[in-house]
Amino acid sequence: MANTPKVFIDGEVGTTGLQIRERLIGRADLQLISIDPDKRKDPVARAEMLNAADAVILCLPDDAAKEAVGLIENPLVKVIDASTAYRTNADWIYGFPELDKEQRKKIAASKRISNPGCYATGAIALTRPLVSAGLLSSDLPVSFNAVSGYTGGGKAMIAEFEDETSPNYTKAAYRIYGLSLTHKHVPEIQKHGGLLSRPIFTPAVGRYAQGMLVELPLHLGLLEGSCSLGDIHAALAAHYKGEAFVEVASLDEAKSLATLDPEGLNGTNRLKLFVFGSDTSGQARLVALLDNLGKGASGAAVQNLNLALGLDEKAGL
Ligand SMILES: NC(=O)C1=CN([C@@H]2O[C@H](COP(=O)(O)OP(=O)(O)OC[C@H]3O[C@@H](n4cnc5c(N)ncnc54)[C@H](OP(=O)(O)O)[C@@H]3O)[C@@H](O)[C@H]2O)C=CC1
Ligand SMILES: CC(=O)N[C@@H](CCC(=O)OP(=O)(O)O)C(=O)O
Repeated sequence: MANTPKVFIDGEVGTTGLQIRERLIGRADLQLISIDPDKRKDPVARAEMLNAADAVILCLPDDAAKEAVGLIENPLVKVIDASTAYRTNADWIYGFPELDKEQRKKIAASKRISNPGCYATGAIALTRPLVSAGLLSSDLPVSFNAVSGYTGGGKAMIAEFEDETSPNYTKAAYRIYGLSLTHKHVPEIQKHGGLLSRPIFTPAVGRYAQGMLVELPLHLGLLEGSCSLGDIHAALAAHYKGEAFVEVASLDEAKSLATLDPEGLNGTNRLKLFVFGSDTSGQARLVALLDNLGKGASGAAVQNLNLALGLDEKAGL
């Protein structure tokens, strides 16, 4: 234990931080170091922890994440940031190991890793392989629709849905948002999805805690060549072949389903992709299913931590 790497979670008692802690606690290949709870927002105490660790995971709002990065003076510290702050910053490596053949190696070699947004994980997972395979032209305008459980909005949104004394308490069963089409995940979806044209993103949140669906509807006639559902499926299946956490449902499985439950992968670091639709109608409905707090946040952060520290990528997951 004495020589195992030290890991500090800044924001350990937040929604994402707590779930990361659960995945790390009890592991023999690393040691968690924690801040005195009374000093968890004290920059001096945080700086001490941030510089004493081999790796830190930032589970903070964007401003506090930037502040934390500024407090790090030890050049050896590896940072995994769960916030939006650095996801399109060229000096940071995007923490989606399954992005392409090189990404896993880049994460393992990097000291600055930005953990993807939950919706972005699903959207990029569907898009990038199709752009790389030449089926989806990078300048084709596309739209993503999505629904998330309310834990996606952290402690504040959990209170909105669960705490009747909260000033923003809501009884809404389902609500759409991001109405100005400026959701914070759009830039990372565009950049890492390989898209030249800014995508439209239409998110929604439902009255359930956790789990999400991200959809990419496509007109087959707008894709390159005479593209079929089988071609789309083959490109996705080839891209993710051998991946432990990303699975592409067979066309037969997709055909057998009449509905899809956003809570289907809760508690896991898995991401499952589906190709629905019909060649006859010339329309496809691609869907990514994931846990917003699993592969969409805490699971992905642990996967990136494992890679960055040279540990078993699947440990704790
Ligand atoms: N929830 C999700 O599904 C996902 C979240 N993320 C990202 O992860 C990050 C954390 O989100 P989430 O866990 O949901 O948010 P929460 O609001 O649940 O947790 C954030 C935590 O950070 C603490 N905090 C705020 N400011 C400071 C500070 N200056 N110093 C130390 N601690 C501070 C908060 O303290 P206090 O308890 O006092 O409020 C809180 O405990 C965000 O950037 C979010 O965008 C990424 C992907 C998915
Ligand atoms: C339901 C809900 O509100 N979800 C959050 C996104 C959660 C996520 O991925 O987080 P970050 O990009 O903040 O890291 C939102 O739309 O702002």
